[in-house]
Amino acid sequence: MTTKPLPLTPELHAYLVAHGSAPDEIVRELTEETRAALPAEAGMQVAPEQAAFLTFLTRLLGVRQAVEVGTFTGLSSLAIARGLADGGRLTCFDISEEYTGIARRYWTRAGVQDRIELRIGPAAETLRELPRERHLDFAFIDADKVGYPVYWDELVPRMRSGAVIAVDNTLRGGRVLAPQDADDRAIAAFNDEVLADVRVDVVMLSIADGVTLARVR
Ligand SMILES: C[S@@+](CC[C@H](N)C(=O)[O-])C[C@H]1O[C@@H](n2cnc3c(N)ncnc32)[C@H](O)[C@@H]1O
Repeated sequence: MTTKPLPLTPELHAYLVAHGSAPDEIVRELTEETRAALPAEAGMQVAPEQAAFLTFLTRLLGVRQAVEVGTFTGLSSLAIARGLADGGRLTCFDISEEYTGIARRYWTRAGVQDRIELRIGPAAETLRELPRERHLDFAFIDADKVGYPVYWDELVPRMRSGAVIAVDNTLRGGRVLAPQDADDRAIAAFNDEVLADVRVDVVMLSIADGVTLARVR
């Protein structure tokens, strides 16, 4: 049994990325446009290999009802929408018309716009408008970090048994070990809360900036 962690050097990361399915032209152009139009914010976008993982996971789970909290220019939502089962739907939550204006264009280009509904507003409020029954198969949380506990509390009771919640940035560049700002502290506390939540089984993956997968019991 190997218990020694593998250091992910830049070379090994490049190898890993090169040996997964390559991003298509739409993903490449969305990434390039985001970097050009929003250089200061582009780092918020999920990594291309993470997008591929989201499509893989969504397809594997046969997701029909999905939610995303934190859409930005649309890479993760595009990835989730591409993995949905026939007739599947994704509801996206964000506060920015500007960022999601770019997302809408790429959804249309990829032909997934009919599967996606976008709701603009603070997600702590807009998530409450979702039906209160257990109807969701998949959720992806990637908005403001201090809001994660609220989004978690709104989503868990709405997930079907066996559904999965994926949460982004749960390693915070390694700073969960020694938090340096309010966002780091919020994620460190959130990770502890998730671990103690008896409604879910949890694994943390070291993809990109850390992705937690929680399977709802
Ligand atoms: C890290 S980015 C999301 C990146 C996206 N998942 C992607 O792959 O491109 C965070 C997003 O959360 C949104 N956001 C921030 N605070 C929010 C809030 N209170 N409610 C809803 N969305 C919020 C921001 O507008 C931003 O688009």
